[in-house]
Amino acid sequence: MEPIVTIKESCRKCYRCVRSCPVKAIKVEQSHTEIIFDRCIGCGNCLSNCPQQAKVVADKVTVTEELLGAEGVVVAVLGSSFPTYFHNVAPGQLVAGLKQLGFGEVHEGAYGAELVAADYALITAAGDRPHITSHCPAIVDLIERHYPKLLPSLVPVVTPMVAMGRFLKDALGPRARVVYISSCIAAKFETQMKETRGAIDVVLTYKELEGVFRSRGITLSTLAEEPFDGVQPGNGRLFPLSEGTFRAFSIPADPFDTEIVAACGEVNVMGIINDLAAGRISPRIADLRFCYDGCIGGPGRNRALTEFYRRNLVINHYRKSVPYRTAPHYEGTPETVALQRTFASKHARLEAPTANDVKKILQATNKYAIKDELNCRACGYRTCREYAVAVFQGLAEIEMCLPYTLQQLEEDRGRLIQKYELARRELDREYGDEFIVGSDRKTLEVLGLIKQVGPTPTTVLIRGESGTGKELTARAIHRYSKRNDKPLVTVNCTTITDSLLESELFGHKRGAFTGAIAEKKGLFEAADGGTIFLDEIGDITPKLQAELLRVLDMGEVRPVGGTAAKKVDVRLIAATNRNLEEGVREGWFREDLYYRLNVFTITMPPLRSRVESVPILALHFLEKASTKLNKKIVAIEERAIKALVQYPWPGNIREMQNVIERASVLTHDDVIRLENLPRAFSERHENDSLATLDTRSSFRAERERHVVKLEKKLVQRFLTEANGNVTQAAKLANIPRRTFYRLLDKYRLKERDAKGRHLIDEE
Ligand SMILES: Nc1ncnc2c1ncn2[C@@H]1O[C@H](COP(=O)(O)OP(=O)(O)OP(=O)(O)O)[C@@H](O)[C@H]1O
Repeated sequence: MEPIVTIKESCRKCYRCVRSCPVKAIKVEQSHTEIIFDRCIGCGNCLSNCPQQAKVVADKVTVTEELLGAEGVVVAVLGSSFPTYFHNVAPGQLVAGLKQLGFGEVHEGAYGAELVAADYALITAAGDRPHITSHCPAIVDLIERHYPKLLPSLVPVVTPMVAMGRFLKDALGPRARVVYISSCIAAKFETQMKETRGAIDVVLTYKELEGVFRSRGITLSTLAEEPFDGVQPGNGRLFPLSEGTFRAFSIPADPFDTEIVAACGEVNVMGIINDLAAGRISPRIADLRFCYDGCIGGPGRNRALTEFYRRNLVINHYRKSVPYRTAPHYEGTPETVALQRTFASKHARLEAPTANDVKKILQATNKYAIKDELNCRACGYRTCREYAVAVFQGLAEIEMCLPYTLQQLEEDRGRLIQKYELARRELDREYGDEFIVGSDRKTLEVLGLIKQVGPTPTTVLIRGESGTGKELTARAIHRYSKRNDKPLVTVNCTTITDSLLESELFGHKRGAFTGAIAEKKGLFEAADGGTIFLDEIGDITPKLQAELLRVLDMGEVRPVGGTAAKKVDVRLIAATNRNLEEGVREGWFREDLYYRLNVFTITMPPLRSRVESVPILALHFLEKASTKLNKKIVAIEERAIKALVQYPWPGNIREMQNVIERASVLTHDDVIRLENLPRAFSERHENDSLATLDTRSSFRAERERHVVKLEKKLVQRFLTEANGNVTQAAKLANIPRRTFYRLLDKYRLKERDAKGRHLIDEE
């Protein structure tokens, strides 16, 4: 099993792992990101940087527990940075804890640095240069997988960890098991390498060990100290510090010596590796560690402590002498340990794209010119070109480009709104009968103008408040025109962005702007021979106003990004509810376009100024709603009609259409009643009833008038509900049948009348 696993369900594709990976070893899949282990150097960046903790170390605790439960000795080796993690307890208490877990011996890994020291000193003193240290497994992986050219420069000696493993197995026999505990993730990868396999059986992180103590209920601080086993290290304890190599390996190093280069941390290391690969530098020794701060900064470090503090903890431990119990077989110089190591190229080369491949991918994400390459790094790659290469190599996907995806979303949104608008209008038309209803003088005047201007080619400007019927009028003009066998194209100028509107109207050439992948015809061309209706024309930008003026003057359109103009024969009808004269005065509407549009103006009167038509319009919409809802509604109660007439209709006819449809949904019988209208209507009606009180008449007389009116209505209501059956109606009213007959007589109501509509309409 690979040392790092991805929990697919937790990955949210934030691309942080992609951004943090120094060698592009992360592949973006449909639902998650995946590590490409052939390219991975085990630096652990993806682990430390994943906000969802979707990348985690593979479980090695279970196998450790199994080893501890089996026969034979299991040795724990504490990496040389252990004082920086378990800093709250004495080293001897940590040893005691490990022994309680079942480890037979506990050693300090720092001794491994001393084991390899002599070979390092010897080899790096030799003439061949440069010598690149191989004590950091991430550096070894980096060179083997990505810079094979530098393989001959790697010092052919194993890491201190592997040296320690081999030393222990030499001393205790091959059946002994060695568990190495450190903050290093690359070490986990190292144990699986062919060249080093067998030396160490399991690598645990300090955190994993901490978890084992917790699960076993072991509190280190309460334990009595126990001595370490093996050999007490000296300078090896300084190995985990940056530049600690020189002290640990006894290599003299002067900070001003240009023959020696030492670097820790991804950025510094990558810079030096690139310099070495390019042959720009050739020092005698390049001492490199991939983690910042050296081995005390490994991915599994104690993040609560600063580097300075961690460094001091290591130095304090180096200065102190801790209890040791050294068995005789560890005494003397271990000469037999095999410390040589070979390296092999594991270079996993990915197919390189051609310049044309890169260009195509860049264009697919709207990058046509250098200026379009933002290099914003949102995708995780340093440059748009690097990202394009990754797309080609199957590591990245197109949607990872954030500016492109946002633009796509915005455009899709605009298109959807436009489509929705068109569909809504289609629906209106489906359930509407295109006829302009109204018997008032103003509506009749509008009808007259439509009939006059319809058959001419004249541009028409329709003005009026929202919902007064501007679009309906435009459609009527087209119907009366000689072009009525050709299309009427409707465009709402406010639903899409200005740039998109320009290309929608006039079309565009391929590559005219970012996103113009193919040539597209505009709506003016689509309306050729017919009519174009530009709704909300008062909202278009001055640039578009100028272009529109050109179309009106020259009768030709010029696609965005194109130079050649195309002749079109389109009649323009425009509509607005904005004050264009004010626009001209204030400068937001071109005067020349204003005059060009204002040739023939039809002003739609607001509904409140044509109240005579309210009842007929209400009945018209009632019929439409009945058909749409498949309900048989035959009338509107008089009280409701009165309320409709008195209402000021700020949303004009569209509002009325909605009010009637809503009431049709609410009513339970075949009549729309005042109660079915929105509250504002019934409140207005009540106020008006009070207003009709005759204050000059006596209280008694006025009360009698209203009581009589109400009584009659109630009798009518019960009779209707009982379908004209008096016995039933009396039961509903909870009064004797005889009394009900008396009331029928009083109000001159007849049994049979109860079934007729006029009974309800009667006041
Ligand atoms: N006189 C009328 N007779 C019948 N239906 C009408 C009349 N006037 C408007 N309508 C209906 O009212 C609704 C709104 O009309 P329309 O869309 O034409 O108004 P508009 O002024 O263009 O609105 P907006 O300014 O909000 O775009 C439509 O369903 C239309 O069919």
